[in-house]
Amino acid sequence: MNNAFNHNFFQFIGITLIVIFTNFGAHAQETKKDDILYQGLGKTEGITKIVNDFVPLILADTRINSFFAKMKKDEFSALLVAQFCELAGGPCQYKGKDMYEAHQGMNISNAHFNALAEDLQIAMEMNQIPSSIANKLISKLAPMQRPIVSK
Ligand code: HEM
Repeated sequence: MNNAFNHNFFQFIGITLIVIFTNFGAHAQETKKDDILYQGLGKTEGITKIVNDFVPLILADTRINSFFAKMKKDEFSALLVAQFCELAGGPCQYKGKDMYEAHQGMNISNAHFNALAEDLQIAMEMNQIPSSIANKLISKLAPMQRPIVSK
């Protein structure tokens, strides 16, 4: 009786520990996996360089630059850095407007959206970001197309 109790008890503890450690493992892996994009972009420093190339590309792009006539370059750049850093799994917090609110009433089309995404891709190429990493950031931005595009 006592032996049976001990056996069951230790079996229970054993299984509980396996469950706990398996979860820890999965979680650690998840965190590491998410962080790969942040690392691949060169952390906050690398993301800042990309944004510093991206914004002038937007301003030179006649397909979309009219939207940005009144833009405050430094504030916009800082918001983009925080947003990309957070999306990439980095230790940042984006505190700007949500994407619907930020672009409401601007009449942005899919063509405009694709033009901006193309400029970001060029900025990443300029910073020697491997295409596998670049594509991951672009795919994180893809769900924003719906709240941003209104035309
Ligand atoms: C994935 C695509 C995009 C992302 C991640 C993005 C991100 C942002 C962010 C973070 C802001 C700042 C929000 C705030 O002020 O709190 C912003 C503002 C803005 N976005 Fe976008 N945007 C995208 C697409 C576009 C497109 C396609 C256009 C137009 C062609 C556009 C035009 C603007 C303009 C004009 C502002 C206001 C800038 C200012 O006055 O400071 N955005 N966007």
